[in-house]
Amino acid sequence: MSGAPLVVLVGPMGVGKSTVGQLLAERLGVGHRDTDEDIVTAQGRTIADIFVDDGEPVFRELEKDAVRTALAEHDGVLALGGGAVLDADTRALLAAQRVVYLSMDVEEAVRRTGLNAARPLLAVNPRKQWRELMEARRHLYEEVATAVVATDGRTPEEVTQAALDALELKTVSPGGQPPDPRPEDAVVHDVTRIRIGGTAGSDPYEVLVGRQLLGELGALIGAKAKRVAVIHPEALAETGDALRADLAEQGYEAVAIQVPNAEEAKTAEVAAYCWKALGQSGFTRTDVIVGVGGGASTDLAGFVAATWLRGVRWIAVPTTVLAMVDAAVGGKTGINTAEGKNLVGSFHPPAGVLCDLAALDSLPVNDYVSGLAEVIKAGFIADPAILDLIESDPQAARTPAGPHTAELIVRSIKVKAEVVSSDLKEAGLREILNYGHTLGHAIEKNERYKWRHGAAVSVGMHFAAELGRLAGRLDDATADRHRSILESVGLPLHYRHDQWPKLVENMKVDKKSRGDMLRFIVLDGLAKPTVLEGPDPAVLLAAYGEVGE
Ligand SMILES: NC(=O)c1ccc[n+]([C@@H]2O[C@H](COP(=O)([O-])OP(=O)(O)OC[C@H]3O[C@@H](n4cnc5c(N)ncnc54)[C@H](O)[C@@H]3O)[C@@H](O)[C@H]2O)c1
Ligand SMILES: O=C(O)C(=O)C[C@@H](O)[C@H](O)[C@H](O)COP(=O)(O)O
Repeated sequence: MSGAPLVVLVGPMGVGKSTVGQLLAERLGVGHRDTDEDIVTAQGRTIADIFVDDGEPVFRELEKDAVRTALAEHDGVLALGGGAVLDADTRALLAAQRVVYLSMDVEEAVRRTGLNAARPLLAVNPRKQWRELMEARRHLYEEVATAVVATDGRTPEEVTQAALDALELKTVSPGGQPPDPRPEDAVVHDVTRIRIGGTAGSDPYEVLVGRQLLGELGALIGAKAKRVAVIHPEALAETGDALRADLAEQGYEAVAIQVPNAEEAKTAEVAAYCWKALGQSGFTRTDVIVGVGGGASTDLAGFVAATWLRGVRWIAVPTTVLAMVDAAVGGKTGINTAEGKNLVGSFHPPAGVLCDLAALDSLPVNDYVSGLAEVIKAGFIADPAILDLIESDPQAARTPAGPHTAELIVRSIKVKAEVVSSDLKEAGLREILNYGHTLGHAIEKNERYKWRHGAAVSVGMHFAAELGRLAGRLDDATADRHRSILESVGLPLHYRHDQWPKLVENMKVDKKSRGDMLRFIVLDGLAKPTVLEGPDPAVLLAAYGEVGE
């Protein structure tokens, strides 16, 4: 391709240039290009590595060349790195271009990117550095911009539409012609794509959120696979079989492996049953597992994929809120043992995740609400806008028909994506995703896994909030907000007081424990997760005093 890009996107890191760029390209029927990706491909190193190895000036030179080349070669949508506008020559190159500056306010910027230690400029004291960066760069973005589009509180689709409106660009079909008139009953389905990984030694993959996504499965499975195993729970027998039939029509040798519903699937016996089915179907290293269902099914399917032949590709098709926002995303796979929750497992990221929102229509309300616990967790640890959306209408948040369903799911996935992209194997930062889980998992074990995961995590977050308050970390208002929001959607806050000694025993095998020391994720304030190590047993008991009934 040659000629000037149709649109150039600039703006701070984390503002969503790649996601909006992809969406804009789709809407305009043109290609998408990203100069950061060009640099990484040409150099064979991550941007973080270039910063560390060669320093920022060398990176800026590489970036200037990449921008010049892309402007000359590319005629679609072009996204530039966050600091590209710092270079005067690069700004001059942009003078004749149609440039959209995607803006966000400082608090939003801190919230979205402060977590990601992999971003080279923000590795130390992200909040302070963000403020300084934003102040220093805003006028440079404005200098090159043809249009400024604010992203705060908007979905990527809304930002895309605002950019099209601002530039008065008409969407066209891929052939360059205006789209054919649509039949009146045709429905346009927006798809949000969230990229994960690629910075911590794992292959990058995408989480797609939208409707009618199963058409994407064939492309994800790819041509190298001969066989596909669809692992699904009993509750989704029809879906599992329909998928198998569809894949067989596409030419794959497809088998459906039905497993028990919920936690009963997360056992060594069920994993062994799956291994047997794979063995009997002659499943090889180029073949692919598709895990369909709630988090229990995707945890099991991912674990089977991680262990079969020491690792085969797998694709997650989550069908519960909880699996979409959490379990199917991020590569933690595993099963339970008699001693505790998720004690055997592996980090084995999927090749892709398809979150088809239509699946949620058949989900029983209690399972739907259980998933909201992990959504609320994402709100407390990183994205308070999630809490605002739920609080604006808690009853609506309890159903897939609520006005914010897609946004809540997308925002929660983005929180997880940011974290696992920089710390896949839970060397540090990833522990924040365990907020509420130390006690939550202990309750699940105590209840022999008859409690829903989200319900147990809800009680666990209430406990973590009280612990944070008693440890002098968390302000009263934020601690109280835990109770009100969890209660407002129908999640439990309390558990049996007399079970405390057993819960303490169960918590000792939590994966965050070190030796005999219990460790908890607590909040230093809203969206400020931190680790509390070895709290005084008396403080723990006092916190449980607020939770026990
Ligand atoms: N790997 C991770 O990072 C991670 C993160 C969070 C939770 N988890 C795990 O996820 C599990 C909980 O997942 P969950 O809340 O999705 O529960 P689940 O998988 O137990 O599903 C709940 C129930 O709904 C059924 N179901 C699933 N989709 C349905 C649909 N669309 N319509 C009707 N029924 C449907 C299931 O068969 C099951 O009976 C726990 O085991 C938890 O440990 C893992
Ligand atoms: O992805 C993570 O990391 C999490 O901790 C997410 C949790 O919500 C999830 O329940 C996870 O399965 C817990 O992992 P574990 O390591 O505590 O078993």
